[in-house]
Amino acid sequence: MSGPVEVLTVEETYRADQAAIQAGVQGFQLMENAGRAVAEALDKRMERGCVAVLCGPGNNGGDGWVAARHLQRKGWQVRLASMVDREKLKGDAAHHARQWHGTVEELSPAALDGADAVIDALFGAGLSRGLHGAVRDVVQAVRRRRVPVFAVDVPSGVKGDDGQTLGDVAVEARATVTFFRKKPGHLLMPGRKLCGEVILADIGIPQNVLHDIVPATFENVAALWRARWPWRRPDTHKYDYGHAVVFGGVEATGAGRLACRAALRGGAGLVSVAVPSAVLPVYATGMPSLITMALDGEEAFGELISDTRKNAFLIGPGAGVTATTRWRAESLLDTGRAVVLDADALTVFRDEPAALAAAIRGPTVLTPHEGEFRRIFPDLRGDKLTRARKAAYATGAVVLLKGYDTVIAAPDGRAAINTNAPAELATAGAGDVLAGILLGCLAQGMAPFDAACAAAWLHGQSAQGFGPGLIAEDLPDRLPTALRQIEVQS
Ligand SMILES: NC(=O)C1=CN([C@@H]2O[C@H](COP(=O)(O)OP(=O)(O)OC[C@H]3O[C@@H](n4cnc5c(N)ncnc54)[C@H](O)[C@@H]3O)[C@@H](O)[C@H]2O)[C@@H](O)CC1
Ligand SMILES: Nc1ncnc2c1ncn2[C@@H]1O[C@H](COP(=O)(O)OP(=O)(O)O)[C@@H](O)[C@H]1O
Ligand SMILES: [K+]
Repeated sequence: MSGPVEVLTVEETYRADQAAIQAGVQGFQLMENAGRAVAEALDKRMERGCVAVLCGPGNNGGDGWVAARHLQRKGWQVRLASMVDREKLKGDAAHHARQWHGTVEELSPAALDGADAVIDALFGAGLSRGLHGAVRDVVQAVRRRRVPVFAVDVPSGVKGDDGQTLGDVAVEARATVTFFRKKPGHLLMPGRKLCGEVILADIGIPQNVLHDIVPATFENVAALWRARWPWRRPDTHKYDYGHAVVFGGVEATGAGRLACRAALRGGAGLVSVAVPSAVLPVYATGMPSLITMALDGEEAFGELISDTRKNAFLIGPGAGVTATTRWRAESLLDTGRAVVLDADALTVFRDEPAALAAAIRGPTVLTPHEGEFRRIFPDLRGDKLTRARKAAYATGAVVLLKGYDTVIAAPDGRAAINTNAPAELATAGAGDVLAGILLGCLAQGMAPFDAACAAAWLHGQSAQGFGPGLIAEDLPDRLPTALRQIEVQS
Protein backbone atom coordinates (compact mmCIF):
# COMPACT_ATOMS: atom_id res chain seq x y z
CA MET A 1 0.00 0.00 0.00
CA SER A 2 1.74 3.20 1.11
CA GLY A 3 5.50 3.54 0.95
CA PRO A 4 8.28 4.61 3.27
CA VAL A 5 7.50 6.38 6.51
CA GLU A 6 10.10 9.13 6.28
CA VAL A 7 9.18 12.50 4.85
CA LEU A 8 12.00 14.86 3.91
CA THR A 9 12.05 18.63 3.95
CA VAL A 10 13.32 20.43 0.87
CA GLU A 11 16.66 21.00 2.58
CA GLU A 12 16.92 17.33 3.56
CA THR A 13 16.06 16.33 -0.01
CA TYR A 14 18.96 18.43 -1.32
CA ARG A 15 21.19 16.75 1.27
CA ALA A 16 20.01 13.32 0.12
CA ASP A 17 20.79 14.26 -3.50
CA GLN A 18 24.25 15.52 -2.48
CA ALA A 19 24.99 12.45 -0.38
CA ALA A 20 24.04 10.21 -3.30
CA ILE A 21 26.33 12.19 -5.60
CA GLN A 22 29.17 11.95 -3.07
CA ALA A 23 28.56 8.22 -2.88
CA GLY A 24 29.29 8.02 -6.61
CA VAL A 25 25.87 8.38 -8.26
CA GLN A 26 26.14 10.93 -11.08
CA GLY A 27 23.87 13.97 -10.83
CA PHE A 28 22.90 13.74 -14.50
CA GLN A 29 21.93 10.09 -13.89
CA LEU A 30 19.58 11.12 -11.05
CA MET A 31 17.98 13.60 -13.42
CA GLU A 32 17.76 10.98 -16.16
CA ASN A 33 16.01 8.60 -13.75
CA ALA A 34 13.69 11.34 -12.50
CA GLY A 35 12.62 12.44 -15.98
CA ARG A 36 12.16 8.86 -17.14
CA ALA A 37 9.95 8.13 -14.11
CA VAL A 38 7.77 11.12 -15.00
CA ALA A 39 7.44 9.94 -18.60
CA GLU A 40 6.55 6.44 -17.48
CA ALA A 41 3.97 7.69 -15.00
CA LEU A 42 2.18 9.66 -17.71
CA ASP A 43 2.50 6.92 -20.34
CA LYS A 44 1.03 4.37 -17.95
CA ARG A 45 -1.97 6.49 -17.08
CA MET A 46 -3.04 8.05 -20.36
CA GLU A 47 -3.65 7.15 -23.98
CA ARG A 48 -0.76 8.34 -26.15
CA GLY A 49 -1.46 11.70 -27.76
CA CYS A 50 0.02 15.19 -27.60
CA VAL A 51 1.80 16.40 -24.49
CA ALA A 52 3.04 19.89 -23.67
CA VAL A 53 6.17 19.77 -21.53
CA LEU A 54 6.70 23.05 -19.69
CA CYS A 55 10.30 23.49 -18.51
CA GLY A 56 11.60 25.94 -15.93
CA PRO A 57 15.06 27.43 -15.41
CA GLY A 58 16.46 24.95 -12.88
CA ASN A 59 16.74 21.23 -12.27
CA ASN A 60 12.98 20.75 -12.21
CA GLY A 61 13.08 21.99 -15.80
CA GLY A 62 15.96 19.55 -16.41
CA ASP A 63 13.68 16.68 -15.46
CA GLY A 64 11.23 18.03 -18.04
CA TRP A 65 13.73 17.88 -20.90
CA VAL A 66 14.43 14.24 -19.99
CA ALA A 67 10.74 13.38 -19.78
CA ALA A 68 10.15 15.01 -23.18
CA ARG A 69 12.84 12.81 -24.78
CA HIS A 70 11.40 9.62 -23.29
CA LEU A 71 7.84 10.49 -24.21
CA GLN A 72 8.80 11.22 -27.79
CA ARG A 73 10.49 7.82 -27.95
CA LYS A 74 7.35 6.19 -26.64
CA GLY A 75 5.35 7.72 -29.49
CA TRP A 76 3.90 10.82 -27.90
CA GLN A 77 3.73 14.01 -29.91
CA VAL A 78 5.73 16.40 -27.72
CA ARG A 79 5.61 20.19 -27.60
CA LEU A 80 8.40 21.46 -25.39
CA ALA A 81 8.24 25.02 -24.09
CA SER A 82 11.08 26.47 -22.06
CA MET A 83 11.06 29.47 -19.77
CA VAL A 84 14.65 30.31 -20.67
CA ASP A 85 16.96 29.82 -23.65
CA ARG A 86 18.57 26.43 -23.66
CA GLU A 87 22.01 28.11 -23.62
CA LYS A 88 21.23 29.72 -20.29
CA LEU A 89 20.65 26.41 -18.50
CA LYS A 90 23.33 25.10 -16.18
CA GLY A 91 24.74 21.80 -15.00
CA ASP A 92 22.70 18.63 -15.44
CA ALA A 93 19.74 20.53 -16.89
CA ALA A 94 22.00 21.96 -19.63
CA HIS A 95 23.38 18.48 -20.30
CA HIS A 96 19.93 16.98 -20.76
CA ALA A 97 18.58 19.92 -22.75
CA ARG A 98 21.32 19.22 -25.30
CA GLN A 99 19.96 15.69 -25.73
CA TRP A 100 16.62 17.05 -26.93
CA HIS A 101 16.42 17.17 -30.69
CA GLY A 102 12.88 18.41 -31.16
CA THR A 103 11.74 22.00 -31.45
CA VAL A 104 11.73 24.34 -28.48
CA GLU A 105 8.94 26.85 -28.06
CA GLU A 106 8.72 29.95 -25.98
CA LEU A 107 6.67 29.55 -22.83
CA SER A 108 3.20 30.89 -23.60
CA PRO A 109 -0.39 29.65 -23.48
CA ALA A 110 -0.12 28.86 -27.23
CA ALA A 111 2.24 25.99 -26.35
CA LEU A 112 -0.78 24.23 -24.83
CA ASP A 113 -2.74 24.12 -28.10
CA GLY A 114 -3.67 20.56 -28.98
CA ALA A 115 -2.22 19.13 -25.77
CA ASP A 116 -4.00 16.16 -24.21
CA ALA A 117 -1.70 16.34 -21.20
CA VAL A 118 0.77 18.75 -19.64
CA ILE A 119 4.01 18.04 -17.83
CA ASP A 120 4.66 20.73 -15.27
CA ALA A 121 8.45 20.92 -14.94
CA LEU A 122 8.49 24.63 -14.17
CA PHE A 123 9.47 24.75 -10.52
CA GLY A 124 10.06 22.14 -7.91
CA ALA A 125 11.92 22.34 -4.66
CA GLY A 126 13.69 25.56 -5.65
CA LEU A 127 10.59 27.76 -5.88
CA SER A 128 11.49 30.94 -4.04
CA ARG A 129 8.75 33.41 -4.93
CA GLY A 130 5.25 33.48 -6.35
CA LEU A 131 4.69 32.81 -10.04
CA HIS A 132 4.57 35.93 -12.19
CA GLY A 133 4.80 37.06 -15.83
CA ALA A 134 4.71 34.47 -18.61
CA VAL A 135 4.86 31.52 -16.26
CA ARG A 136 1.87 32.75 -14.32
CA ASP A 137 -0.08 33.27 -17.56
CA VAL A 138 0.68 29.74 -18.68
CA VAL A 139 -0.27 28.20 -15.35
CA GLN A 140 -3.54 30.10 -15.42
CA ALA A 141 -4.18 28.90 -18.97
CA VAL A 142 -3.49 25.30 -17.91
CA ARG A 143 -6.03 25.67 -15.12
CA ARG A 144 -8.61 27.21 -17.42
CA ARG A 145 -8.25 24.53 -20.07
CA ARG A 146 -8.51 21.68 -17.56
CA VAL A 147 -5.86 19.61 -19.32
CA PRO A 148 -4.61 16.81 -17.04
CA VAL A 149 -1.30 17.84 -15.51
CA PHE A 150 1.52 15.60 -14.38
CA ALA A 151 3.71 17.63 -12.04
CA VAL A 152 7.39 16.98 -11.54
CA ASP A 153 8.30 16.84 -7.86
CA VAL A 154 5.66 19.33 -6.71
CA PRO A 155 3.02 21.30 -8.62
CA SER A 156 4.63 24.62 -9.52
CA GLY A 157 3.65 27.31 -7.07
CA VAL A 158 3.37 24.86 -4.14
CA LYS A 159 6.01 24.90 -1.41
CA GLY A 160 7.51 21.51 -0.71
CA ASP A 161 7.94 22.18 2.99
CA ASP A 162 4.38 23.04 3.94
CA GLY A 163 2.01 22.59 1.00
CA GLN A 164 1.12 26.28 0.97
CA THR A 165 1.08 28.17 -2.31
CA LEU A 166 3.62 30.91 -2.83
CA GLY A 167 1.77 33.73 -4.59
CA ASP A 168 -1.76 33.55 -5.92
CA VAL A 169 -1.52 30.86 -8.60
CA ALA A 170 -0.44 27.23 -8.50
CA VAL A 171 -0.72 24.21 -10.72
CA GLU A 172 -3.43 21.70 -9.86
CA ALA A 173 -2.14 18.30 -10.93
CA ARG A 174 -3.78 14.99 -11.68
CA ALA A 175 -0.62 13.31 -10.48
CA THR A 176 2.72 14.38 -9.04
CA VAL A 177 5.85 12.33 -9.46
CA THR A 178 8.36 12.88 -6.69
CA PHE A 179 11.64 11.23 -5.92
CA PHE A 180 13.16 9.15 -3.11
CA ARG A 181 10.90 10.40 -0.31
CA LYS A 182 7.77 12.57 -0.09
CA LYS A 183 7.93 16.12 1.24
CA PRO A 184 5.54 17.62 3.82
CA GLY A 185 3.90 19.63 1.02
CA HIS A 186 2.67 16.42 -0.60
CA LEU A 187 0.71 15.57 2.55
CA LEU A 188 -0.40 18.89 4.02
CA MET A 189 -3.31 20.88 2.63
CA PRO A 190 -3.69 22.55 0.20
CA GLY A 191 -0.61 20.89 -1.33
CA ARG A 192 -2.08 17.41 -0.96
CA LYS A 193 -5.10 18.34 -3.03
CA LEU A 194 -3.04 20.18 -5.63
CA CYS A 195 -0.73 17.17 -6.07
CA GLY A 196 -3.44 14.71 -7.04
CA GLU A 197 -2.05 11.17 -6.93
CA VAL A 198 1.47 11.23 -5.48
CA ILE A 199 3.81 8.79 -7.19
CA LEU A 200 7.10 8.08 -5.46
CA ALA A 201 9.91 7.09 -7.82
CA ASP A 202 13.21 5.45 -6.98
CA ILE A 203 15.91 7.40 -8.83
CA GLY A 204 18.90 5.57 -7.41
CA ILE A 205 19.49 7.48 -4.17
CA PRO A 206 20.78 4.88 -1.71
CA GLN A 207 18.63 4.35 1.41
CA ASN A 208 21.62 4.73 3.70
CA VAL A 209 21.87 8.49 3.02
CA LEU A 210 19.11 8.70 5.66
CA HIS A 211 21.57 7.67 8.40
CA ASP A 212 23.12 11.12 8.37
CA ILE A 213 19.95 13.04 7.67
CA VAL A 214 17.93 11.55 10.56
CA PRO A 215 14.46 12.62 9.37
CA ALA A 216 12.06 13.86 12.03
CA THR A 217 8.90 13.96 9.91
CA PHE A 218 6.92 10.90 8.94
CA GLU A 219 3.81 9.86 7.10
CA ASN A 220 1.50 8.21 9.60
CA VAL A 221 1.40 4.72 8.13
CA ALA A 222 0.97 1.71 10.41
CA ALA A 223 4.63 0.78 9.89
CA LEU A 224 5.54 3.82 11.97
CA TRP A 225 4.20 2.29 15.22
CA ARG A 226 3.08 -1.25 14.38
CA ALA A 227 6.01 -2.88 16.18
CA ARG A 228 4.77 -1.34 19.43
CA TRP A 229 1.06 -2.10 19.06
CA PRO A 230 -0.10 -3.91 22.26
CA TRP A 231 -1.46 -7.15 20.81
CA ARG A 232 -3.16 -9.39 23.38
CA ARG A 233 -0.80 -12.08 24.69
CA PRO A 234 -2.00 -15.43 26.08
CA ASP A 235 -0.34 -15.06 29.51
CA THR A 236 -2.15 -11.86 30.43
CA HIS A 237 -5.39 -10.57 31.92
CA LYS A 238 -7.47 -7.43 31.52
CA TYR A 239 -5.47 -5.39 34.05
CA ASP A 240 -2.43 -5.79 31.82
CA TYR A 241 -4.23 -3.60 29.27
CA GLY A 242 -4.95 -0.71 31.56
CA HIS A 243 -7.90 0.91 33.25
CA ALA A 244 -9.10 3.97 31.36
CA VAL A 245 -11.36 6.58 32.90
CA VAL A 246 -13.58 8.96 30.97
CA PHE A 247 -14.99 11.98 32.79
CA GLY A 248 -18.38 12.22 31.15
CA GLY A 249 -20.58 15.29 30.79
CA VAL A 250 -23.87 15.95 32.53
CA GLU A 251 -25.82 17.79 29.87
CA ALA A 252 -23.84 16.62 26.87
CA THR A 253 -23.71 12.89 27.46
CA GLY A 254 -23.20 11.66 23.89
CA ALA A 255 -19.57 12.72 23.64
CA GLY A 256 -18.45 10.73 26.67
CA ARG A 257 -20.40 7.67 25.57
CA LEU A 258 -18.78 7.71 22.15
CA ALA A 259 -15.36 8.01 23.77
CA CYS A 260 -16.06 5.12 26.17
CA ARG A 261 -17.13 2.78 23.41
CA ALA A 262 -14.10 3.73 21.32
CA ALA A 263 -11.74 3.14 24.28
CA LEU A 264 -13.23 -0.32 24.82
CA ARG A 265 -13.07 -1.22 21.14
CA GLY A 266 -9.56 0.22 21.01
CA GLY A 267 -8.42 -2.39 23.49
CA ALA A 268 -8.33 -0.83 26.97
CA GLY A 269 -8.58 -3.63 29.55
CA LEU A 270 -11.26 -1.79 31.53
CA VAL A 271 -13.09 1.44 30.86
CA SER A 272 -14.88 3.40 33.53
CA VAL A 273 -17.01 6.44 33.13
CA ALA A 274 -17.15 8.85 36.07
CA VAL A 275 -20.28 11.02 36.20
CA PRO A 276 -22.75 12.37 38.78
CA SER A 277 -25.10 9.59 39.92
CA ALA A 278 -28.10 11.40 38.44
CA VAL A 279 -26.88 10.70 34.90
CA LEU A 280 -25.25 7.31 35.44
CA PRO A 281 -28.14 5.41 33.79
CA VAL A 282 -27.63 7.36 30.58
CA TYR A 283 -24.11 5.97 30.34
CA ALA A 284 -24.91 2.47 31.57
CA THR A 285 -27.71 1.87 29.09
CA GLY A 286 -26.63 -0.09 26.06
CA MET A 287 -23.00 -0.51 27.11
CA PRO A 288 -22.83 -3.29 29.73
CA SER A 289 -19.06 -3.65 29.42
CA LEU A 290 -18.62 -0.11 30.68
CA ILE A 291 -17.97 0.43 34.41
CA THR A 292 -19.96 3.32 35.80
CA MET A 293 -18.66 5.33 38.74
CA ALA A 294 -20.69 7.89 40.65
CA LEU A 295 -18.80 11.13 40.89
CA ASP A 296 -20.71 13.33 43.30
CA GLY A 297 -18.47 16.07 44.59
CA GLU A 298 -14.76 16.72 44.65
CA GLU A 299 -14.02 14.25 47.43
CA ALA A 300 -15.14 11.41 45.19
CA PHE A 301 -12.96 12.84 42.45
CA GLY A 302 -9.91 12.82 44.75
CA GLU A 303 -10.60 9.26 45.78
CA LEU A 304 -11.02 8.11 42.20
CA ILE A 305 -7.72 9.53 41.00
CA SER A 306 -5.83 8.27 44.03
CA ASP A 307 -6.34 4.71 42.72
CA THR A 308 -3.13 4.24 40.73
CA ARG A 309 -4.50 1.27 38.79
CA LYS A 310 -6.47 3.82 36.81
CA ASN A 311 -3.71 4.68 34.42
CA ALA A 312 -5.25 6.83 31.69
CA PHE A 313 -7.74 9.67 31.87
CA LEU A 314 -9.81 11.54 29.32
CA ILE A 315 -11.41 14.84 30.15
CA GLY A 316 -13.08 17.40 27.91
CA PRO A 317 -15.82 15.92 25.70
CA GLY A 318 -19.10 17.26 27.08
CA ALA A 319 -17.31 18.61 30.16
CA GLY A 320 -18.31 22.27 29.88
CA VAL A 321 -15.98 25.27 29.97
CA THR A 322 -16.08 25.69 33.73
CA ALA A 323 -13.77 26.20 36.70
CA THR A 324 -14.43 22.59 37.69
CA THR A 325 -13.21 21.33 34.32
CA ARG A 326 -10.07 23.44 34.65
CA TRP A 327 -9.40 22.27 38.20
CA ARG A 328 -10.00 18.64 37.31
CA ALA A 329 -7.81 18.84 34.23
CA GLU A 330 -4.98 20.23 36.33
CA SER A 331 -5.50 17.57 39.01
CA LEU A 332 -5.41 14.78 36.43
CA LEU A 333 -2.23 16.18 34.89
CA ASP A 334 -0.74 16.38 38.36
CA THR A 335 -1.06 12.61 38.82
CA GLY A 336 1.68 12.14 36.22
CA ARG A 337 -0.38 9.40 34.62
CA ALA A 338 -1.53 9.41 31.00
CA VAL A 339 -4.02 12.17 30.20
CA VAL A 340 -5.91 13.15 27.07
CA LEU A 341 -7.14 16.73 27.12
CA ASP A 342 -9.80 17.33 24.49
CA ALA A 343 -12.55 19.83 23.69
CA ASP A 344 -13.65 21.86 26.76
CA ALA A 345 -10.61 20.75 28.76
CA LEU A 346 -8.52 22.55 26.14
CA THR A 347 -10.69 25.64 25.96
CA VAL A 348 -10.37 26.15 29.74
CA PHE A 349 -6.72 27.02 29.01
CA ARG A 350 -7.68 29.79 26.60
CA ASP A 351 -4.75 32.23 26.18
CA GLU A 352 -2.83 30.40 28.90
CA PRO A 353 -0.31 28.11 27.23
CA ALA A 354 2.18 28.69 30.04
CA ALA A 355 -0.28 27.53 32.70
CA LEU A 356 -1.02 24.45 30.63
CA ALA A 357 2.68 23.73 30.20
CA ALA A 358 3.28 24.15 33.92
CA ALA A 359 0.53 21.66 34.75
CA ILE A 360 1.81 18.88 32.48
CA ARG A 361 3.90 16.20 34.22
CA GLY A 362 3.28 12.82 32.61
CA PRO A 363 2.40 11.39 29.22
CA THR A 364 -0.12 13.89 27.88
CA VAL A 365 -1.83 14.28 24.54
CA LEU A 366 -3.71 17.43 23.53
CA THR A 367 -6.22 16.88 20.71
CA PRO A 368 -7.32 20.32 19.49
CA HIS A 369 -9.06 21.16 16.26
CA GLU A 370 -7.87 24.40 14.67
CA GLY A 371 -10.30 26.54 16.70
CA GLU A 372 -9.26 25.07 20.03
CA PHE A 373 -5.60 25.33 19.03
CA ARG A 374 -5.94 29.05 18.28
CA ARG A 375 -7.66 29.61 21.62
CA ILE A 376 -4.76 28.17 23.59
CA PHE A 377 -1.91 29.30 21.34
CA PRO A 378 -3.04 32.57 19.73
CA ASP A 379 0.57 33.60 19.15
CA LEU A 380 1.75 30.52 17.29
CA ARG A 381 2.04 31.20 13.57
CA GLY A 382 3.06 29.26 10.51
CA ASP A 383 1.98 26.11 8.78
CA LYS A 384 0.24 23.26 10.58
CA LEU A 385 3.38 21.17 10.99
CA THR A 386 5.35 24.06 12.43
CA ARG A 387 2.59 25.13 14.80
CA ALA A 388 1.96 21.64 16.14
CA ARG A 389 5.70 21.20 16.72
CA LYS A 390 5.97 24.54 18.52
CA ALA A 391 2.99 23.75 20.74
CA ALA A 392 4.42 20.34 21.63
CA TYR A 393 7.78 21.84 22.42
CA ALA A 394 6.23 24.62 24.51
CA THR A 395 3.97 22.37 26.58
CA GLY A 396 5.83 19.07 26.79
CA ALA A 397 2.72 17.29 25.53
CA VAL A 398 2.14 15.43 22.31
CA VAL A 399 -0.10 17.65 20.18
CA LEU A 400 -2.56 16.09 17.76
CA LEU A 401 -3.83 18.93 15.60
CA LYS A 402 -6.93 17.64 13.83
CA GLY A 403 -8.27 17.91 10.31
CA TYR A 404 -8.01 16.24 6.91
CA ASP A 405 -4.24 16.46 7.34
CA THR A 406 -4.01 15.80 11.10
CA VAL A 407 -0.51 16.47 12.43
CA ILE A 408 0.86 14.68 15.48
CA ALA A 409 3.89 16.35 17.04
CA ALA A 410 6.07 15.31 19.97
CA PRO A 411 8.08 17.64 22.22
CA ASP A 412 11.32 16.05 20.93
CA GLY A 413 10.66 17.34 17.40
CA ARG A 414 9.21 14.21 15.79
CA ALA A 415 6.05 14.77 13.80
CA ALA A 416 3.75 12.61 11.72
CA ILE A 417 1.19 13.66 9.14
CA ASN A 418 -1.93 11.52 8.91
CA THR A 419 -3.21 10.78 5.42
CA ASN A 420 -5.99 8.21 5.67
CA ALA A 421 -8.89 10.29 7.04
CA PRO A 422 -11.81 10.61 4.63
CA ALA A 423 -13.75 13.87 4.63
CA GLU A 424 -16.84 12.01 5.94
CA LEU A 425 -15.19 12.37 9.36
CA ALA A 426 -16.37 15.98 9.39
CA THR A 427 -19.36 15.00 11.53
CA ALA A 428 -20.30 15.74 15.13
CA GLY A 429 -18.75 13.37 17.62
CA ALA A 430 -15.96 12.07 15.37
CA GLY A 431 -13.46 13.86 17.60
CA ASP A 432 -14.88 12.19 20.72
CA VAL A 433 -14.33 8.81 19.11
CA LEU A 434 -10.75 9.77 18.32
CA ALA A 435 -10.17 10.82 21.93
CA GLY A 436 -11.57 7.47 23.09
CA ILE A 437 -9.35 5.41 20.78
CA LEU A 438 -6.37 7.41 21.96
CA LEU A 439 -7.31 6.85 25.60
CA GLY A 440 -7.47 3.12 24.92
CA CYS A 441 -3.99 3.16 23.37
CA LEU A 442 -2.55 5.07 26.33
CA ALA A 443 -4.23 2.76 28.85
CA GLN A 444 -2.49 -0.14 27.13
CA GLY A 445 0.83 1.51 27.82
CA MET A 446 1.72 2.95 24.44
CA ALA A 447 4.02 5.97 24.55
CA PRO A 448 2.04 9.15 23.81
CA PHE A 449 3.48 9.82 20.34
CA ASP A 450 2.86 6.22 19.23
CA ALA A 451 -0.57 6.25 20.86
CA ALA A 452 -1.58 9.47 19.10
CA CYS A 453 -0.30 8.24 15.73
CA ALA A 454 -2.04 4.88 16.13
CA ALA A 455 -5.29 6.52 17.21
CA ALA A 456 -5.34 8.96 14.29
CA TRP A 457 -4.64 6.13 11.86
CA LEU A 458 -7.25 3.76 13.34
CA HIS A 459 -9.79 6.59 13.36
CA GLY A 460 -9.18 7.29 9.66
CA GLN A 461 -9.12 3.62 8.82
CA SER A 462 -12.40 2.93 10.56
CA ALA A 463 -14.07 5.64 8.46
CA GLN A 464 -12.59 4.40 5.18
CA GLY A 465 -14.98 2.99 2.64
CA PHE A 466 -18.16 4.01 4.47
CA GLY A 467 -18.96 6.96 2.23
CA PRO A 468 -21.67 9.56 2.74
CA GLY A 469 -23.96 9.12 5.72
CA LEU A 470 -21.23 8.26 8.21
CA ILE A 471 -22.02 9.29 11.77
CA ALA A 472 -19.77 9.09 14.80
CA GLU A 473 -21.69 6.10 16.22
CA ASP A 474 -20.60 4.04 13.23
CA LEU A 475 -16.92 4.40 14.02
CA PRO A 476 -16.26 2.41 17.22
CA ASP A 477 -17.87 -0.74 15.83
CA ARG A 478 -15.71 -0.51 12.72
CA LEU A 479 -12.55 -0.50 14.83
CA PRO A 480 -12.11 -4.30 14.87
CA THR A 481 -11.79 -4.27 11.06
CA ALA A 482 -9.40 -1.34 11.25
CA LEU A 483 -7.32 -3.15 13.88
CA ARG A 484 -6.94 -6.13 11.58
CA GLN A 485 -5.45 -3.79 8.98
CA ILE A 486 -2.52 -2.88 11.24
CA GLU A 487 -0.63 -5.96 10.17
CA VAL A 488 -1.76 -5.87 6.56
CA GLN A 489 -1.05 -2.29 5.60
CA SER A 490 2.50 -1.09 5.20
N1 LIG B 1 20.35 16.06 -8.03
C1 LIG B 1 19.28 16.79 -7.81
O1 LIG B 1 19.37 17.82 -7.14
C2 LIG B 1 18.00 16.37 -8.38
C3 LIG B 1 17.00 17.31 -8.54
N2 LIG B 1 15.88 17.04 -9.18
C4 LIG B 1 14.95 18.09 -9.57
O2 LIG B 1 15.47 19.32 -9.22
C5 LIG B 1 14.48 20.14 -8.65
C6 LIG B 1 15.11 21.20 -7.82
O3 LIG B 1 15.88 21.96 -8.72
P1 LIG B 1 16.37 23.42 -8.42
O4 LIG B 1 17.01 23.49 -7.11
O5 LIG B 1 17.19 23.82 -9.59
O6 LIG B 1 15.04 24.24 -8.31
P2 LIG B 1 13.87 24.55 -9.36
O7 LIG B 1 14.13 23.95 -10.68
O8 LIG B 1 12.62 24.20 -8.68
O9 LIG B 1 13.88 26.14 -9.49
C7 LIG B 1 15.03 26.90 -9.24
C8 LIG B 1 15.22 28.04 -10.23
O10 LIG B 1 14.06 28.80 -10.38
C9 LIG B 1 14.25 30.16 -9.97
N3 LIG B 1 12.99 30.55 -9.37
C10 LIG B 1 12.45 30.12 -8.21
N4 LIG B 1 11.20 30.59 -8.03
C11 LIG B 1 10.95 31.34 -9.14
C12 LIG B 1 9.82 32.09 -9.60
N5 LIG B 1 8.69 32.15 -8.89
N6 LIG B 1 9.87 32.74 -10.78
C13 LIG B 1 10.98 32.68 -11.53
N7 LIG B 1 12.09 31.99 -11.17
C14 LIG B 1 12.08 31.33 -9.99
C15 LIG B 1 15.44 30.12 -9.08
O11 LIG B 1 16.08 31.34 -9.00
C16 LIG B 1 16.26 29.02 -9.76
O12 LIG B 1 16.92 29.52 -10.89
C17 LIG B 1 13.63 19.18 -7.90
O13 LIG B 1 12.36 19.71 -7.64
C18 LIG B 1 13.60 18.00 -8.84
O14 LIG B 1 12.58 18.17 -9.80
C19 LIG B 1 15.76 15.78 -9.88
O15 LIG B 1 16.36 15.99 -11.13
C20 LIG B 1 16.41 14.67 -9.15
C21 LIG B 1 17.82 14.97 -8.81
N1 LIG C 1 -12.64 17.17 6.24
C1 LIG C 1 -12.16 16.22 7.07
N2 LIG C 1 -11.46 15.19 6.58
C2 LIG C 1 -10.99 14.23 7.39
N3 LIG C 1 -11.12 14.22 8.72
C3 LIG C 1 -11.80 15.23 9.28
C4 LIG C 1 -12.34 16.28 8.49
N4 LIG C 1 -12.97 17.14 9.33
C5 LIG C 1 -12.82 16.65 10.57
N5 LIG C 1 -12.13 15.49 10.55
C6 LIG C 1 -11.75 14.67 11.71
O1 LIG C 1 -12.90 14.38 12.47
C7 LIG C 1 -12.67 14.64 13.86
C8 LIG C 1 -13.53 15.81 14.29
O2 LIG C 1 -13.20 16.21 15.58
P1 LIG C 1 -13.78 17.55 16.23
O3 LIG C 1 -13.54 18.70 15.31
O4 LIG C 1 -13.25 17.62 17.61
O5 LIG C 1 -15.36 17.34 16.22
P2 LIG C 1 -16.34 16.77 17.36
O6 LIG C 1 -15.98 17.43 18.63
O7 LIG C 1 -17.71 17.15 16.87
O8 LIG C 1 -16.15 15.31 17.41
C9 LIG C 1 -11.17 14.86 13.96
O9 LIG C 1 -10.50 13.66 14.17
C10 LIG C 1 -10.82 15.43 12.61
O10 LIG C 1 -9.47 15.21 12.26
K1 LIG D 1 6.83 21.21 -10.96
